[in-house]
Amino acid sequence: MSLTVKELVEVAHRLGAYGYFPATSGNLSIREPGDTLRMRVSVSGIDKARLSEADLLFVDENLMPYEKDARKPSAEAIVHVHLYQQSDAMCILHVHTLSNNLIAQRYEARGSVPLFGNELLKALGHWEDDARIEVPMVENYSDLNKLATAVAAAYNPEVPGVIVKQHGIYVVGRSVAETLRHLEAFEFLFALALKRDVHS
Ligand SMILES: CSCCC(=O)C(=O)COP(=O)(O)O
Ligand SMILES: [Zn+2]
Repeated sequence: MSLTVKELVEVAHRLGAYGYFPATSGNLSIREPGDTLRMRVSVSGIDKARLSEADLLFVDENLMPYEKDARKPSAEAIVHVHLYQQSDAMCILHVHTLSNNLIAQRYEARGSVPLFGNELLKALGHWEDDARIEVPMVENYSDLNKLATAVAAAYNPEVPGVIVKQHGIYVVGRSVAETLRHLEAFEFLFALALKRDVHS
């Protein structure tokens, strides 16, 4: 097993232990190095908390398998393709959590989620004093091509994630470890903002 694939499998187990993959939701991928867009993406419909290396299918940008497998790649693999085309990401993690759903609801009218006033903004690449970012949000289109286009269009290179309302978040990074750091920071900051709102 390559180091990166092993890392991705370990991350899946860690996120599963956090309860971030309820009811078989969520998906994960890594991009293969090189100019051609090829990725390893999770099989659709399985419990990602129990992901194994064999559950990471080899697909190209047209979602065609380049290693034979009868199983289907994630229904949302097209979102991964569009995000890879729009960014310098090498890994994408998608999770449905209580915090990312509640914060999306809280800021639905605003159309983005403001994050500010906490040290963990540094884990998202924002080291400036008084750092403040807006996490973009898109509608939860059932047409997955439309969803993929909307997520890629909303992506801001300064903010490594895009929220899908009533659904979850896509998080990107240039390595598995960086993507995990981004995801953990987002989820911490969402939980903090929700509690801060309740008590303010
Ligand atoms: C049962 S969750 C609904 C589909 C979804 O949003 C998701 O993240 C999982 O889809 P996949 O095809 O990757 O299993
Ligand atoms: Zn999903």
